Amino acid sequence: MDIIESSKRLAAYTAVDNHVKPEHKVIGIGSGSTVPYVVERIVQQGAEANKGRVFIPTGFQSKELIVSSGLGLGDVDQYPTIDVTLDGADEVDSQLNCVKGGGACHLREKVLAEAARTFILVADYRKNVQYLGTNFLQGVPIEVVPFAYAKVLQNLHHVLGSPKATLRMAVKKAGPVVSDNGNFIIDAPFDREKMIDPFTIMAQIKMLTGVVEVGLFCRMAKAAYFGNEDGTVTVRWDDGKIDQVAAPV
Ligand SMILES: O=C[C@H](O)[C@H](O)[C@H](O)COP(=O)(O)O
Repeated sequence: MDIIESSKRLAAYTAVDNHVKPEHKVIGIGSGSTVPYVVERIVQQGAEANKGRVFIPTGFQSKELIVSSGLGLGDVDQYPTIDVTLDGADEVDSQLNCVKGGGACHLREKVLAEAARTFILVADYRKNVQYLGTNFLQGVPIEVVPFAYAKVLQNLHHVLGSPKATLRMAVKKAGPVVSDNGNFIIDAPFDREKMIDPFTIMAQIKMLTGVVEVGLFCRMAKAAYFGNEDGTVTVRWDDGKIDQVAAPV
């Protein structure tokens, strides 16, 4: 396993060990390449621990993951209160604001983050930054209703200061990426000045009619777990505390 994969696994295993407890019965499962390690660790808790638990997915990928792991599946309309949601991130800043939506799942992800009593991020060391937009340069993912995409792009280019905002195009399919909700995705890069204050730019984007959700999650997480190259895990908490912990056994 390469160093990035093992860092993702370290972060995921440590976060599950600390936040998925026997009393937690409704658990949100995010999307991306780090989350499979979350599910792997939850499965390792054993059949008895997982009996009676319900897992809520943030999209097609996590739904398949839950089902193929033999875990109980539910949805957020049945369970609007979730004990704990664990999810990946494209980048997390020093205030625990993060960019999400690299996989176009951020609408459902934000609903599950908001529904959760505790929202936990898991990522490898590359995502641990002081300011958003440091390593993840493709921009802020924005889900838009299809008929409004050109208008929203125009707003982003000329009003909100993202001249390079583009419609995300599919690979191995002609045309745009279509989200699990049937919408399009715009990626809008902003300069450092704007990304220093992600809440303001998030609110401005959200106000554009046609925008369904913005992939900026501002101060929603209780903690972010980053697996490091040296086998340790850095945990950043919402109160500013930072722990450096050894890898789980
Ligand atoms: O839409 C996708 C999600 O926000 C993912 O959680 C995010 O892109 C991070 O994914 P990964 O764990 O693959 O870096």
